[in-house]
Amino acid sequence: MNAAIARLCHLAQQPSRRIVGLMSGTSLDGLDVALCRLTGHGAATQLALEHFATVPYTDDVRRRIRQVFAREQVSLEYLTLLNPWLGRLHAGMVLECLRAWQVAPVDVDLVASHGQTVYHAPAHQHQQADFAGQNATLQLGDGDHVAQGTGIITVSDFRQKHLAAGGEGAPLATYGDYLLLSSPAEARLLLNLGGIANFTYLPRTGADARTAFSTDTGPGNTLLDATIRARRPGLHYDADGRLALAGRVHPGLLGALLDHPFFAAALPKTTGPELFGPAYLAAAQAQTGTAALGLEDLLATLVELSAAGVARAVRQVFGSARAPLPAVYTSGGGAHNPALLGALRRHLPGAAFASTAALGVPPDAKEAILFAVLANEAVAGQPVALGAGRQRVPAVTMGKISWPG
Ligand SMILES: Nc1ncnc2c1ncn2[C@@H]1O[C@H](COP(=O)(O)OP(=O)(O)OP(=O)(O)O)[C@@H](O)[C@H]1O
Ligand SMILES: CC(=O)N[C@H]1[C@@H]2OC[C@@H](O2)[C@@H](O)[C@@H]1O[C@H](C)C(=O)O
Repeated sequence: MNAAIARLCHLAQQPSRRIVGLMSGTSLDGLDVALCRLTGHGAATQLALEHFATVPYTDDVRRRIRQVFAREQVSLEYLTLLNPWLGRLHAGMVLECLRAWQVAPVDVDLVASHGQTVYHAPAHQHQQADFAGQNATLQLGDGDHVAQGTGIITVSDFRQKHLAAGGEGAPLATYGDYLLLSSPAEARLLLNLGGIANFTYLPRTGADARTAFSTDTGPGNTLLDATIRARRPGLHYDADGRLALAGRVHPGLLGALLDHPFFAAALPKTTGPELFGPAYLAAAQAQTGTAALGLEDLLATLVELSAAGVARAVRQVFGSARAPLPAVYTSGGGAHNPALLGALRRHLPGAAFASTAALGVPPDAKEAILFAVLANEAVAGQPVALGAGRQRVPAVTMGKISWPG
């Protein structure tokens, strides 16, 4: 038997596994690296987060990814070269973190590598008649290069199985959120405010727990960041929402932005900066004669858009503005933005907001942890049926396995 397969069988039978979860999201701020000890699997999974760091991307890394990121037309040669390059880059970043934490790579069982999403193409979003009705998504940073570069067995490319089984390839948070954060005491909304905003609805553990599902809600920070980058070269985001807080929402522009079929579409649904990018914003500004709107007012309007997108999706689940809401736990970079949190509180009055830190999961580490959980399930678990039979929440374990040597 191949020694790596024997090692995998051994790992699968252990009471716990030490897994490095990796996530690099649409904001391109860096690689999130979470060293997790995961005990058990399935509903019995217990997390101990040993270390977490975000290794920032340099301007050069960001520039290279942006050559292809969310672009309909790119150099195929460039894309081909970027794939192994990102795998090696991520491997180097893992080794850098392990060195800083004084952890030997041989003492890590698995790397769970999400890779870098460069294009997300759910059927509702792409315009390719040849592939009408087909969902697709592409992550770069091939797992063989991560495994070879770190010397650690690597589980990667999680989204393709989800697609193959009828999903949109996202959100995958459903599975890890359900396994780690369901509670018998309360229903929960886990709201992640990344480049794209999404939430997982977790009913109380019990009879209806399997109705848990996740959905994207629209832009989180992506349009805010793109606007800052365009208008204030050198800045990556509106730190602490200072500029947005100094502006006033433009109702006409907000209305035009919200007048997109994505916001009324049935849940669950996914999206990305391919849709919510500069062209979408420019079209709404042209339509409403707001191309010259000041930066502060534009940012205030975009913050309102993100919050309204979240609120509309929440209302699709819970009904009218007066219906009681479950406790809301926030994560992702947008959870550090007081302008966005303030807008969300206004849009969801009566909801109790807290950070996922209150549940023992640091908000910036959550997504990297979730991929460690998915790798743990790929090796030691079984498919879990969630979503109450929703077509886009397939019951599958996910990830492809690469071994060094
Ligand atoms: N102090 C802060 N003030 C305002 N915004 C902030 C702050 N800190 C982080 N952010 C926002 O959070 C973003 C990074 O968020 P995060 O790392 O969650 O995104 P991501 O994981 O790349 O996105 P996705 O979840 O869509 O893949 C930044 O680009 C910025 O917009
Ligand atoms: C295709 C893709 O990479 N989607 C990301 C992105 O970032 C947030 C949102 O859009 C979500 O759908 C997803 O990531 C999380 C981790 C998920 O799959 O649950």
